[in-house]
Amino acid sequence: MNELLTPAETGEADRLTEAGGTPGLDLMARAGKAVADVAALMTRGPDTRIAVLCGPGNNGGDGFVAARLLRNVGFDVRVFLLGDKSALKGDAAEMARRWPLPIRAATPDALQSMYLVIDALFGAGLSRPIEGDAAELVEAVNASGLPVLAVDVPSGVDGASGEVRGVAIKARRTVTFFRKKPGHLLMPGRDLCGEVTVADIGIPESVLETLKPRLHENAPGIWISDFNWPTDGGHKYDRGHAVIVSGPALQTGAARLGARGALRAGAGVVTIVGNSTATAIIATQVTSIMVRSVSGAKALSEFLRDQRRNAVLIGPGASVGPDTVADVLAILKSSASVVLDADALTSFADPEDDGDRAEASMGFLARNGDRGPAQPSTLFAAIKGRQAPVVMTPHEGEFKRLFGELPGSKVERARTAAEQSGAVIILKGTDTVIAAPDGRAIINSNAPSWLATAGSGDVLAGIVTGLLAQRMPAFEAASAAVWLHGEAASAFGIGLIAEDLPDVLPKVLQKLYAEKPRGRR
Ligand SMILES: NC(=O)C1=CN([C@@H]2O[C@H](COP(=O)(O)OP(=O)(O)OC[C@H]3O[C@@H](n4cnc5c(N)ncnc54)[C@H](OP(=O)(O)O)[C@@H]3O)[C@@H](O)[C@H]2O)[C@@H](O)CC1
Ligand SMILES: Nc1ncnc2c1ncn2[C@@H]1O[C@H](COP(=O)(O)OP(=O)(O)O)[C@@H](O)[C@H]1O
Ligand SMILES: [K+]
Repeated sequence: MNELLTPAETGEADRLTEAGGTPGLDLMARAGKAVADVAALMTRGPDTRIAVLCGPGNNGGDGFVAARLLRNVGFDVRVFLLGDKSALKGDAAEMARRWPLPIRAATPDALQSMYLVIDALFGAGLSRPIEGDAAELVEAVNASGLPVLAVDVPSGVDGASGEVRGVAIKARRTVTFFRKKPGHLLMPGRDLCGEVTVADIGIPESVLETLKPRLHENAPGIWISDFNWPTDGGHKYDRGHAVIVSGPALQTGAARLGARGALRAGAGVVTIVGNSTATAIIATQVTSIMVRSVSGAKALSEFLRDQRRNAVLIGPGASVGPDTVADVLAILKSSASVVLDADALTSFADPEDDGDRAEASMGFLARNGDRGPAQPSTLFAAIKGRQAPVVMTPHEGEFKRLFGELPGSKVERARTAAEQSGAVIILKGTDTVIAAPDGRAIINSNAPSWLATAGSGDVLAGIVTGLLAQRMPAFEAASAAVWLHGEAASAFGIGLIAEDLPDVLPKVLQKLYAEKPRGRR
């Protein structure tokens, strides 16, 4: 149930279903029924006045069906059409014909003395920005403050990207059909949809075998079978040894957060490494986490020669500059799985881009004369030249510094970046996207807004490292980490600070453990 289909793929699902013998009119009838059922839940009783705003395509057709069904059970329903009734085609024209009362022009006046609005203006067929009269109507709906139920997607939201094309309706609830679309989960679409209901309208699951969707909404079902739980008679090294590279003395907090994330995620052993002043500070702060004074690319290479040290995180609090570049390149030469976060990414940024990296890079250029290895292509070549996986965890700023302005939706940008770099990409934010070089992608939807707090990204990078240490495959480890991180933040609730995240993780893991199929414990 976690597959996500673009509007084009949904259209294909529709065509395949019709080719299998189900008439389009039946699909529309069931879609309209699903809309009417949710609308009824949003009303205060049978005399509620409902405005159904219909557009010129099949989204409008769903609106006509919902209007008729709601009227049949006693609601006071008015139907308003954008455009001319004579211009309606196919199933939508048929459903309009079955509406027994007058159809008025959809103008802002339609909203007067209404209680609920059903938005059936544009759905999967939105093909350009909404302008002119239609835009005026959308703005009037939003200004009215009336509750809105959107059919398929709020009109103006691009179902593929979640972007607003011109203007868009802000809905309280949205009913969509068969499967969600990326636009229901990607911002700002996610915000504009309100609560999303997915209705079964008779499209068979078998269409997925033809469509082979490569995009999913994050959920344990996707990765739980790759999760490595402790086994009877196991050794701590069976659960891997995560190495967290600390930055200098005044930036050690980030490494500590990462290390606790890795340990709580189940790594058997976690060691923080850094220079002697940094590690002296860290040693006073940690107990079950080990600390070793290992500093510089050469020493890191030596340290990672022991293949039990099988997952490394570098970046949180690392500082931007040539030393971090050298450390990253040394780590990438090892056989360990690697997580690159924060400064480890910015250190390879394209200096043409704005922001911190440009400044840091100017200093570097002044000292070195040329950019040397500090450029995205060097990083990507080093990643592609190794066997073990790399996960990169940029937020939008870090992403842009490495990959520039890529075209397309957040999913498309993350996929392109994964392909270009050879790494699994966790493109963070409210709607974090995880993408693999082979094209698989996941949108995460369980992160509460209070997860946006200093240092929470460091904990996430640590959780990924902890799961990689346990030899979980990289795409699954990245997806599981993002989900666990969001779930831990939700379990803690408002008031969360990054330090709290690792300590709520056991609660989340215990629930997963209890729910997993018997015999796998
Ligand atoms: N697929 C399924 O499984 C099922 C789908 N169903 C339903 O069908 C919906 C998709 O229907 P759809 O393809 O007819 O597209 P829809 O969203 O009504 O819009 C197309 C119309 O809008 C117009 N138009 C577009 N953009 C515009 C703009 N900015 N400003 C002005 N006009 C604009 C466009 O004009 P054109 O581009 O052709 O000039 C065309 O006339 C889907 O969301 C779901 O609700 C269900 O019934 C059951 C099964
Ligand atoms: N509005 C939001 N809602 C939910 N999660 C968010 C939001 N904004 C950011 N996040 C998450 O919070 C974390 C912040 O990480 P990051 O940007 O690296 O910050 P820091 O460097 O302070 O740790 C990421 O996991 C990101 O996905
Ligand atoms: K709509």
